[in-house]
Amino acid sequence: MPFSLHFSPTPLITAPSPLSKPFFLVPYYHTLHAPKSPLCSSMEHALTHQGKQEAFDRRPEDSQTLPLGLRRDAMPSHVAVIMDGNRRWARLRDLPVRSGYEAGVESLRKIVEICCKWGIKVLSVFAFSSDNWFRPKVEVEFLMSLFERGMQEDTGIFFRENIRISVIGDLTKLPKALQELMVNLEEATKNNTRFQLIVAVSYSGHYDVVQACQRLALKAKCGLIEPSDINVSLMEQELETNCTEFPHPDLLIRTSGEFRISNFMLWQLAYTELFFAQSLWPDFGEAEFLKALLAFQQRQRRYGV
Ligand SMILES: CC(C)=CCC/C(C)=C/CC/C(C)=C/COP(=O)(O)OP(=O)(O)O
Repeated sequence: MPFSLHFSPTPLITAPSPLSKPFFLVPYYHTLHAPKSPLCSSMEHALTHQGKQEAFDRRPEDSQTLPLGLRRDAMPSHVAVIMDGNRRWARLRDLPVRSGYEAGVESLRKIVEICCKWGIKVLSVFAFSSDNWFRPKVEVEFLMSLFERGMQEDTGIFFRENIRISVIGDLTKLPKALQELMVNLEEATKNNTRFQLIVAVSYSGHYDVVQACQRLALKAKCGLIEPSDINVSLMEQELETNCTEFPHPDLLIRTSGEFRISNFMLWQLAYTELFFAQSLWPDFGEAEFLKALLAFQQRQRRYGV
């Protein structure tokens, strides 16, 4: 299929629409969920940014090409990644911690590019957990600035490559400018269909389940539902992964040789296949991603049946 460019200036001039979440039900649901402002000028600037485009340049037939052995009909729709080992990568090289995170962003860019190329529909990445707020202040501030920089630099690519960006987590804790950037980016890319990148920031599985329960409790209090109506489907409508057509990751990859889920998407991972890679995240590239996908395609998923 020819590589198509879907960038359109429309989102820049269209009046923003309110989010679908019924914010009137959740008083503390913050200004993020109020109607959005038009895209900020820095984003307009970023839309013309060409710097990282080369990474995405490819032959038109690439979307048809899969590495040997990888089956298109068994490709996971949704891959989730715990991008672990950035600081260790830096320390091993006597580099400052921030270089590890910067290298982690480059690795993420590579994996997004591969997902687009190989036809994976959704990639969720654990970029900052609720517990990461307890890291040294300077490190937290650096990560916040990295998210801002990364998203600004890649905005043009998201449009050109028809990529939808969604952000999940308690965004109310983020710096205001970053909140605005993320919300605007989500809104502006919400109709992009080729691929969805879900960035979990200030997120934990516990947070997600608790906020979903709070929303259901409020609905019950307002008389919109009965407590006995609450079931798996209603819960899933309130989880933050309601932003995607594929809320349950088919495959979870954790890098750096740790065998933990670390409070990521606890509900959504119920039937997910797990793959633990030895590589530190900045070293995780195409070869290891392929290994994870090939392993996934060997698995027999029975869902308890
Ligand atoms: C724009 C955007 C979405 C950027 C993502 C940047 C990125 C790679 C974030 C990961 C942050 C993080 C807390 C990783 C955990 O590994 P660690 O660094 O704590 O590793 P360690 O286990 O070696 O200490």
